[in-house]
Amino acid sequence: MKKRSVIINKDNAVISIRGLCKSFDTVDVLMGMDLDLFKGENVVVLGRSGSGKSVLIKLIAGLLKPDKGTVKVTGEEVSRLNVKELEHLRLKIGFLYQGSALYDSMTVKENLEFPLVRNKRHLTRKEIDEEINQVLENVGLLQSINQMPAALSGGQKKRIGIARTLILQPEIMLYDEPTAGLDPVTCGDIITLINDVQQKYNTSSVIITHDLTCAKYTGDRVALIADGKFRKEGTFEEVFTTSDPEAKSFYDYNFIIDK
Ligand SMILES: Nc1ncnc2c1ncn2[C@@H]1O[C@H](COP(=O)(O)OP(=O)(O)OP(=O)(O)O)[C@@H](O)[C@H]1O
Repeated sequence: MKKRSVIINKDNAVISIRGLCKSFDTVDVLMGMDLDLFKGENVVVLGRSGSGKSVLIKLIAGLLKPDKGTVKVTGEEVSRLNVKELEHLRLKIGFLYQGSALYDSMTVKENLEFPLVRNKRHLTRKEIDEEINQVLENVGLLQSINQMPAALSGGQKKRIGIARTLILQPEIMLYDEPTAGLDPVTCGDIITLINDVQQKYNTSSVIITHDLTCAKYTGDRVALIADGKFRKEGTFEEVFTTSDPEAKSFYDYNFIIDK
Protein backbone atom coordinates (compact mmCIF):
# COMPACT_ATOMS: atom_id res chain seq x y z
CA MET A 1 0.00 0.00 0.00
CA LYS A 2 1.44 3.34 -0.96
CA LYS A 3 -0.05 6.78 -1.37
CA ARG A 4 0.57 7.94 -4.93
CA SER A 5 1.28 11.60 -5.36
CA VAL A 6 -1.53 13.65 -6.87
CA ILE A 7 -1.79 17.17 -8.20
CA ILE A 8 -3.32 19.44 -5.59
CA ASN A 9 -4.34 22.98 -6.49
CA LYS A 10 -3.70 25.06 -3.38
CA ASP A 11 -5.27 28.13 -5.02
CA ASN A 12 -8.61 26.40 -5.22
CA ALA A 13 -10.30 25.50 -1.93
CA VAL A 14 -13.39 23.41 -2.70
CA ILE A 15 -14.32 23.45 0.99
CA SER A 16 -13.49 26.35 3.24
CA ILE A 17 -14.44 26.29 6.92
CA ARG A 18 -13.97 29.27 9.23
CA GLY A 19 -14.71 29.66 12.94
CA LEU A 20 -17.18 26.78 12.93
CA CYS A 21 -19.05 26.18 16.19
CA LYS A 22 -21.75 23.63 16.99
CA SER A 23 -23.27 22.67 20.34
CA PHE A 24 -26.10 20.38 21.36
CA ASP A 25 -27.89 21.42 24.57
CA THR A 26 -25.06 21.68 27.04
CA VAL A 27 -22.47 19.80 24.92
CA ASP A 28 -20.05 22.00 22.98
CA VAL A 29 -18.89 19.78 20.12
CA LEU A 30 -17.10 22.09 17.68
CA MET A 31 -15.59 25.26 19.11
CA GLY A 32 -14.06 27.33 16.36
CA MET A 33 -12.73 25.13 13.58
CA ASP A 34 -10.91 26.25 10.44
CA LEU A 35 -10.13 23.94 7.53
CA ASP A 36 -9.56 24.13 3.77
CA LEU A 37 -9.89 21.21 1.39
CA PHE A 38 -8.03 21.92 -1.82
CA LYS A 39 -8.94 20.68 -5.29
CA GLY A 40 -7.68 17.13 -5.79
CA GLU A 41 -6.75 16.60 -2.14
CA ASN A 42 -7.67 13.91 0.39
CA VAL A 43 -7.89 15.34 3.90
CA VAL A 44 -8.26 12.88 6.75
CA VAL A 45 -10.02 14.11 9.89
CA LEU A 46 -8.93 12.00 12.82
CA GLY A 47 -10.31 12.06 16.32
CA ARG A 48 -11.52 10.00 19.20
CA SER A 49 -15.03 8.69 19.39
CA GLY A 50 -17.40 11.56 20.14
CA SER A 51 -14.91 14.26 19.10
CA GLY A 52 -17.32 15.66 16.51
CA LYS A 53 -16.13 14.14 13.22
CA SER A 54 -19.60 13.13 12.03
CA VAL A 55 -21.04 16.47 13.12
CA LEU A 56 -18.36 18.17 11.00
CA ILE A 57 -19.23 16.32 7.79
CA LYS A 58 -22.95 16.76 8.39
CA LEU A 59 -22.31 20.51 8.60
CA ILE A 60 -20.37 20.33 5.32
CA ALA A 61 -23.24 18.49 3.61
CA GLY A 62 -25.82 20.94 5.02
CA LEU A 63 -27.51 18.25 7.13
CA LEU A 64 -26.90 20.39 10.22
CA LYS A 65 -26.70 24.16 10.65
CA PRO A 66 -23.76 25.82 12.42
CA ASP A 67 -24.30 27.95 15.54
CA LYS A 68 -21.45 30.21 14.46
CA GLY A 69 -18.93 30.35 11.63
CA THR A 70 -19.16 29.42 7.96
CA VAL A 71 -18.83 26.40 5.69
CA LYS A 72 -18.30 27.22 2.03
CA VAL A 73 -18.51 24.44 -0.54
CA THR A 74 -17.30 25.39 -4.03
CA GLY A 75 -17.64 29.00 -2.94
CA GLU A 76 -21.23 28.78 -1.68
CA GLU A 77 -22.05 29.28 1.98
CA VAL A 78 -24.02 26.13 2.81
CA SER A 79 -26.20 27.54 5.60
CA ARG A 80 -27.47 30.39 3.38
CA LEU A 81 -28.79 28.13 0.61
CA ASN A 82 -32.49 27.47 0.15
CA VAL A 83 -33.80 23.91 -0.27
CA LYS A 84 -33.45 23.91 -4.05
CA GLU A 85 -29.95 25.40 -4.00
CA LEU A 86 -28.91 22.89 -1.34
CA GLU A 87 -30.24 20.02 -3.45
CA HIS A 88 -28.19 21.32 -6.35
CA LEU A 89 -25.06 21.64 -4.21
CA ARG A 90 -25.50 18.11 -2.85
CA LEU A 91 -25.17 16.75 -6.38
CA LYS A 92 -21.54 17.85 -6.17
CA ILE A 93 -21.06 15.91 -2.93
CA GLY A 94 -20.86 12.13 -2.65
CA PHE A 95 -21.56 11.08 0.94
CA LEU A 96 -20.49 7.55 1.89
CA TYR A 97 -22.36 6.74 5.08
CA GLN A 98 -20.95 4.32 7.64
CA GLY A 99 -23.57 1.70 6.87
CA SER A 100 -23.29 2.24 3.08
CA ALA A 101 -27.08 2.98 3.10
CA LEU A 102 -28.07 0.62 0.26
CA TYR A 103 -31.74 -0.19 -0.35
CA ASP A 104 -32.12 -3.79 0.80
CA SER A 105 -35.06 -4.56 -1.48
CA MET A 106 -33.23 -3.47 -4.65
CA THR A 107 -30.50 -5.25 -6.60
CA VAL A 108 -27.09 -3.62 -6.96
CA LYS A 109 -28.10 -2.41 -10.41
CA GLU A 110 -31.34 -0.88 -9.13
CA ASN A 111 -29.47 0.79 -6.25
CA LEU A 112 -27.23 2.51 -8.79
CA GLU A 113 -30.01 3.27 -11.25
CA PHE A 114 -32.15 5.02 -8.65
CA PRO A 115 -29.99 8.15 -8.09
CA LEU A 116 -29.05 8.27 -11.76
CA VAL A 117 -32.62 8.27 -13.10
CA ARG A 118 -33.75 10.70 -10.42
CA ASN A 119 -31.02 13.24 -11.11
CA LYS A 120 -30.21 12.80 -14.80
CA ARG A 121 -33.59 12.43 -16.45
CA HIS A 122 -32.32 12.94 -19.99
CA LEU A 123 -30.30 9.70 -20.09
CA THR A 124 -31.37 6.88 -22.42
CA ARG A 125 -31.67 3.26 -21.26
CA LYS A 126 -28.42 2.47 -23.07
CA GLU A 127 -26.56 5.37 -21.40
CA ILE A 128 -27.86 4.36 -17.97
CA ASP A 129 -26.65 0.78 -18.47
CA GLU A 130 -23.27 2.01 -19.71
CA GLU A 131 -22.78 4.30 -16.70
CA ILE A 132 -23.76 1.56 -14.25
CA ASN A 133 -21.39 -0.94 -15.89
CA GLN A 134 -18.57 1.59 -15.94
CA VAL A 135 -18.85 2.56 -12.28
CA LEU A 136 -19.15 -1.09 -11.19
CA GLU A 137 -16.05 -1.90 -13.18
CA ASN A 138 -14.22 1.00 -11.50
CA VAL A 139 -15.03 -0.35 -8.05
CA GLY A 140 -14.20 -3.91 -9.17
CA LEU A 141 -17.68 -5.40 -8.72
CA LEU A 142 -19.26 -5.74 -12.14
CA GLN A 143 -19.97 -9.39 -11.37
CA SER A 144 -22.31 -8.38 -8.52
CA ILE A 145 -24.63 -6.31 -10.70
CA ASN A 146 -27.69 -8.52 -10.16
CA GLN A 147 -27.07 -9.41 -6.51
CA MET A 148 -29.14 -8.21 -3.57
CA PRO A 149 -27.27 -6.22 -0.86
CA ALA A 150 -27.90 -9.01 1.67
CA ALA A 151 -25.70 -11.31 -0.42
CA LEU A 152 -22.73 -8.91 -0.28
CA SER A 153 -19.90 -8.88 2.26
CA GLY A 154 -19.19 -5.73 4.33
CA GLY A 155 -16.37 -4.73 1.99
CA GLN A 156 -18.50 -5.32 -1.12
CA LYS A 157 -21.29 -3.18 0.38
CA LYS A 158 -18.79 -0.37 0.90
CA ARG A 159 -17.71 -0.67 -2.74
CA ILE A 160 -21.29 -0.48 -3.95
CA GLY A 161 -21.91 2.45 -1.58
CA ILE A 162 -18.92 4.20 -3.16
CA ALA A 163 -20.18 3.31 -6.67
CA ARG A 164 -23.57 4.77 -5.83
CA THR A 165 -22.05 8.09 -4.86
CA LEU A 166 -19.67 8.09 -7.85
CA ILE A 167 -22.42 7.51 -10.37
CA LEU A 168 -23.39 11.18 -10.12
CA GLN A 169 -19.73 12.16 -10.64
CA PRO A 170 -19.35 14.31 -7.51
CA GLU A 171 -16.53 16.82 -7.16
CA ILE A 172 -16.26 16.11 -3.45
CA MET A 173 -16.42 12.84 -1.52
CA LEU A 174 -17.22 12.67 2.19
CA TYR A 175 -16.28 9.30 3.66
CA ASP A 176 -17.65 8.55 7.13
CA GLU A 177 -15.47 5.83 8.72
CA PRO A 178 -14.92 3.96 5.43
CA THR A 179 -12.95 1.11 7.01
CA ALA A 180 -14.95 0.66 10.23
CA GLY A 181 -15.86 -2.93 10.96
CA LEU A 182 -13.81 -4.43 8.12
CA ASP A 183 -11.03 -7.02 8.42
CA PRO A 184 -7.47 -5.76 7.74
CA VAL A 185 -7.25 -7.15 4.20
CA THR A 186 -10.59 -5.64 3.20
CA CYS A 187 -9.54 -2.34 4.85
CA GLY A 188 -6.50 -2.38 2.58
CA ASP A 189 -8.74 -2.91 -0.47
CA ILE A 190 -10.99 0.01 0.50
CA ILE A 191 -7.95 2.24 1.09
CA THR A 192 -6.71 1.38 -2.42
CA LEU A 193 -10.17 2.11 -3.83
CA ILE A 194 -10.35 5.52 -2.09
CA ASN A 195 -7.02 6.42 -3.71
CA ASP A 196 -8.16 5.07 -7.10
CA VAL A 197 -11.30 7.21 -6.88
CA GLN A 198 -9.18 10.28 -6.15
CA GLN A 199 -7.10 9.60 -9.26
CA LYS A 200 -9.77 8.42 -11.69
CA TYR A 201 -12.53 10.87 -10.77
CA ASN A 202 -10.28 13.76 -9.71
CA THR A 203 -12.30 14.13 -6.51
CA SER A 204 -11.39 16.09 -3.39
CA SER A 205 -12.27 14.17 -0.24
CA VAL A 206 -12.79 14.49 3.48
CA ILE A 207 -12.22 11.12 5.12
CA ILE A 208 -13.20 10.82 8.74
CA THR A 209 -11.79 7.94 10.67
CA HIS A 210 -10.03 6.78 13.78
CA ASP A 211 -8.16 4.16 11.77
CA LEU A 212 -4.53 5.26 11.53
CA THR A 213 -3.76 2.84 8.69
CA CYS A 214 -6.50 4.46 6.64
CA ALA A 215 -5.26 7.93 7.63
CA LYS A 216 -1.67 7.18 6.72
CA TYR A 217 -2.38 5.71 3.30
CA THR A 218 -5.27 7.86 2.06
CA GLY A 219 -4.45 11.28 3.52
CA ASP A 220 -2.47 13.90 1.64
CA ARG A 221 -3.05 15.87 4.81
CA VAL A 222 -4.26 14.86 8.25
CA ALA A 223 -6.12 17.01 10.78
CA LEU A 224 -6.52 15.83 14.36
CA ILE A 225 -9.60 16.99 16.30
CA ALA A 226 -9.44 17.35 20.06
CA ASP A 227 -11.56 19.45 22.42
CA GLY A 228 -13.65 20.94 19.64
CA LYS A 229 -10.71 22.24 17.60
CA PHE A 230 -8.12 21.04 15.14
CA ARG A 231 -5.19 20.34 17.39
CA LYS A 232 -2.61 19.36 14.74
CA GLU A 233 -2.58 19.49 10.98
CA GLY A 234 -0.06 18.40 8.36
CA THR A 235 1.23 15.25 6.73
CA PHE A 236 0.69 12.04 8.69
CA GLU A 237 4.33 12.13 9.78
CA GLU A 238 4.13 15.78 10.84
CA VAL A 239 1.07 15.14 12.98
CA PHE A 240 2.38 12.04 14.68
CA THR A 241 6.11 12.74 14.91
CA THR A 242 5.37 15.06 17.74
CA SER A 243 5.46 15.25 21.46
CA ASP A 244 1.94 16.70 21.61
CA PRO A 245 0.27 14.53 24.27
CA GLU A 246 -3.07 14.39 22.41
CA ALA A 247 -1.44 13.20 19.16
CA LYS A 248 0.87 10.84 21.01
CA SER A 249 -1.85 9.19 23.06
CA PHE A 250 -4.02 8.78 19.96
CA TYR A 251 -1.09 7.20 18.12
CA ASP A 252 -0.05 4.97 21.01
CA TYR A 253 -3.49 3.40 21.28
CA ASN A 254 -3.84 2.67 17.59
CA PHE A 255 -2.39 -0.02 15.47
CA ILE A 256 -0.98 0.65 12.01
CA ILE A 257 -0.64 -2.07 9.44
CA ASP A 258 2.43 -1.38 7.33
CA LYS A 259 2.61 -3.04 3.96
N1 LIG B 1 -28.24 15.37 16.71
C1 LIG B 1 -27.56 15.38 17.86
N2 LIG B 1 -28.16 15.74 19.01
C2 LIG B 1 -27.48 15.79 20.18
N3 LIG B 1 -26.18 15.49 20.31
C3 LIG B 1 -25.51 15.12 19.19
C4 LIG B 1 -26.18 15.03 17.92
N4 LIG B 1 -25.26 14.64 16.99
C5 LIG B 1 -24.09 14.48 17.66
N5 LIG B 1 -24.25 14.75 18.97
C6 LIG B 1 -23.18 14.70 20.01
O1 LIG B 1 -22.05 15.34 19.44
C7 LIG B 1 -20.86 14.68 19.90
C8 LIG B 1 -20.00 14.32 18.72
O2 LIG B 1 -20.65 13.31 17.95
P1 LIG B 1 -20.07 12.73 16.58
O3 LIG B 1 -21.06 11.71 16.11
O4 LIG B 1 -19.73 13.82 15.66
O5 LIG B 1 -18.73 12.03 17.07
P2 LIG B 1 -17.66 11.21 16.19
O6 LIG B 1 -16.35 11.90 16.40
O7 LIG B 1 -18.14 11.08 14.80
O8 LIG B 1 -17.67 9.83 16.96
P3 LIG B 1 -17.55 8.31 16.41
O9 LIG B 1 -16.12 8.12 16.02
O10 LIG B 1 -17.90 7.50 17.62
O11 LIG B 1 -18.52 8.15 15.27
C9 LIG B 1 -21.31 13.50 20.74
O12 LIG B 1 -21.24 13.88 22.09
C10 LIG B 1 -22.73 13.28 20.31
O13 LIG B 1 -23.50 12.72 21.35
